[in-house]
Amino acid sequence: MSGSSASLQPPADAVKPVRHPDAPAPGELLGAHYGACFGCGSEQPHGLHLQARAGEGVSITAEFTVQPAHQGAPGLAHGGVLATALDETLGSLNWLLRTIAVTGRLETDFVRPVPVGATLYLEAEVTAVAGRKIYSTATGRLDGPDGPVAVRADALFVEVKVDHFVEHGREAEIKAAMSDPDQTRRARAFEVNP
Ligand SMILES: CCCCCCCCCC(=O)SCCNC(=O)CCNC(=O)[C@H](O)C(C)(C)COP(=O)(O)OP(=O)(O)OC[C@H]1O[C@@H](n2cnc3c(N)ncnc32)[C@H](O)[C@@H]1OP(=O)(O)O
Repeated sequence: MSGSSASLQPPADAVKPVRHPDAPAPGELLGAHYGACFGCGSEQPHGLHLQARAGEGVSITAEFTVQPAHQGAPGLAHGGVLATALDETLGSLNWLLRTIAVTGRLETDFVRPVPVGATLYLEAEVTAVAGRKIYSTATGRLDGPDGPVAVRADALFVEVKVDHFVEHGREAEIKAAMSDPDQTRRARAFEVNP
């Protein structure tokens, strides 16, 4: 069964997403937006270490290999971890728009069990934008980019200002991220679409 809820259907005045002129070229690895991110950061020993690449238009591909630390049932990935992989891939799309946005809603279909050791091949695209609302969709496949669908998701991201993180985040982590020597990571966290 699938079909997302009404709040994930773009309104009539929604427009097509526009890839930012400075978006990374198709095929380029995005790298982590934050070293301590559970989805993509290299500093999280049990994180997903998800690797995302820019695609054509406003699309992303990503890979995530399920580790023993990601189990729910014996030998199988935890559903929340799979949702994280989808969320992280969808969140990466915003870098192609050069918009800072956070997940407002994420609806996930779990179609097939995903074993430990399996690599999930994810693809995601922005389908529409309406004001601050960014509509997107993602799938995760097994056995290769054209393999059977194991998970899929529809999402609504909401554009926020950098103040969102300053107001709600912890000061120490905010300061560390703001002084990250990696200019691209700093920009991904704190630059808005001009
Ligand atoms: C910097 C790089 C970051 C990359 C991160 C990648 C990691 C993956 C992404 C994440 O996991 S982000 C972390 C998880 N998400 C959050 O912590 C967000 C927590 N929620 C909030 O902070 C606020 O609820 C939110 C910013 C999403 C919205 O609050 P606002 O006060 O800014 O907006 P508002 O409530 O006025 O809603 C704006 C529009 O979005 C709609 N909306 C908001 N939340 C919604 C929702 N949950 N479902 C449906 N629609 C929603 C809302 O109806 C409205 O539509 P209209 O403009 O048509 O009236």
